[in-house]
Amino acid sequence: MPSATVLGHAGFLDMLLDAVCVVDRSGHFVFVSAACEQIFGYTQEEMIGKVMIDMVHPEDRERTLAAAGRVMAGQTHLHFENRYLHKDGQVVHIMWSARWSEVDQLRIAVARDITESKRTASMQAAVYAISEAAHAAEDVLGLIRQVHHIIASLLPAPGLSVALIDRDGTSLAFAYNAIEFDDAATEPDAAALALCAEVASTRKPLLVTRETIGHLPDTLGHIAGPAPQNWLGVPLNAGQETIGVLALHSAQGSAAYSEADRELLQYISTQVATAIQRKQLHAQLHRMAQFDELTALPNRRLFHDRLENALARAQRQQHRLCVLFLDLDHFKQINDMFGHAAGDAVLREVGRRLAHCVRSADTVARMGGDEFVVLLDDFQDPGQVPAMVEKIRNALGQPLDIGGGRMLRPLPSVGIALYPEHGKDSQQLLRHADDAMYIEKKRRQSAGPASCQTDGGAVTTSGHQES
Ligand SMILES: Nc1nc2c(ncn2[C@@H]2O[C@H](COP(=O)(O)OP(=O)(O)OP(=O)(O)O)[C@@H](O)[C@H]2O)c(=O)[nH]1
Repeated sequence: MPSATVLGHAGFLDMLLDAVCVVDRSGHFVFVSAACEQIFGYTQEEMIGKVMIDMVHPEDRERTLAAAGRVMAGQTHLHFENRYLHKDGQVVHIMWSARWSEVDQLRIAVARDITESKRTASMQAAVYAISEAAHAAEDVLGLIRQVHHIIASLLPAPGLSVALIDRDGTSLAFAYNAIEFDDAATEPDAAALALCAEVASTRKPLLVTRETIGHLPDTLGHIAGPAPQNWLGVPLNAGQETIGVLALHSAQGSAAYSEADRELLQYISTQVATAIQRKQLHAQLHRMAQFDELTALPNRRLFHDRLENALARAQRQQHRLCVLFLDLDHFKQINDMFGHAAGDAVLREVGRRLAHCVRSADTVARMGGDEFVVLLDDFQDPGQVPAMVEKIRNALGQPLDIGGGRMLRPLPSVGIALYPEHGKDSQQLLRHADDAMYIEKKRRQSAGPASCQTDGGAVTTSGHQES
């Protein structure tokens, strides 16, 4: 039995907020003060007789035993930190000061619960790590992968989903859905979809545990399949805007998420939302700098980059390139007669048809207005060019529905420039193709008849027929 000198002041000890624990040589608790119940969740009676190491977080057991060995060898151990598992399964961070009583053959220790300060420190570290990740990650997916690891350092998070709301705010698409780390491509099941949709529409966190599952909102009555029992979803709020949902899920049987976890995740999620929004904005600016908004084709700038690269390759490998410069005939009349929206529809469809005429290695770009260019890469036989131009004319000249039952047949004037015959650099090639297009346009216009026709109807103005 422990001596009175050790345990004689148990009444005072029970007043302490830190817990006093006494463990015998075999590692069994022989005395604990009242504060233990607050810290570990077990009453004094429940705890006495338990083996101390069984209550330690499995990952910390080895170094805890090593520290206990040092204490029993006579070293005083101050500020040793490890994690315990609370009776409810939550992790508790403890800071210990311990010494060994040779006379009593007992180890006496004072335990301070530092979970809260640990949590604050980890939250700050996580916020810093997220802002670092926002800089370092290549794209949104890369960022979310890093966020998954950061969150898992705070909470049990083997599974993580991020669903983002599209730009017009109508639908939710999963950008990431991992059951395990680095497994972002798992298809979300019906329950995950419904739970995320609920969080997105209410903009409120949702905690699903064995206890709360029976009280899910009515809107989730239709959840198909078994609902997860360890699920925690929070809205991704960036300022006033909700851009999506972040959800954690851990395996059945693991400790359920708590209200404290919800608060933590909600705090972290605002940092994540801002980081994702910044990445999305960056990607959008990058896209806008390279692609034409109306047709989604490469713009003039990206075309120049591709042409420069293709020229460098062609020079090295001694192969040919072909640049086609296209300008729609009488396009202005389409705007004037049918409205700007119809003109836009024609430009979009012309871009789509052009892209269908070429191989994936080739480039179709919109230079602006009704001007398009085509870069045919790795081109050997100049004799094939007329056939290619014919193919483009045929594709573009197919009837195009501009609404209201009206059909148009857009026709282009096309100028051709070959590398190396018509120029050695991009400027020379483009100028040659542009000049050739201009000559072709003049020829077609002086030849007279409609060059941009409507389908099968009366000619209403020069170059257009309306059905
Ligand atoms: N709908 C629409 N029209 C545009 C857009 N960008 C430029 N345009 C119009 O496209 C027309 C281009 O006119 P031009 O190529 O000069 O004239 P055109 O009628 O095609 O004449 P030719 O080329 O000589 O046959 C102009 O009226 C512009 O206002 C656009 O994004 N959408």
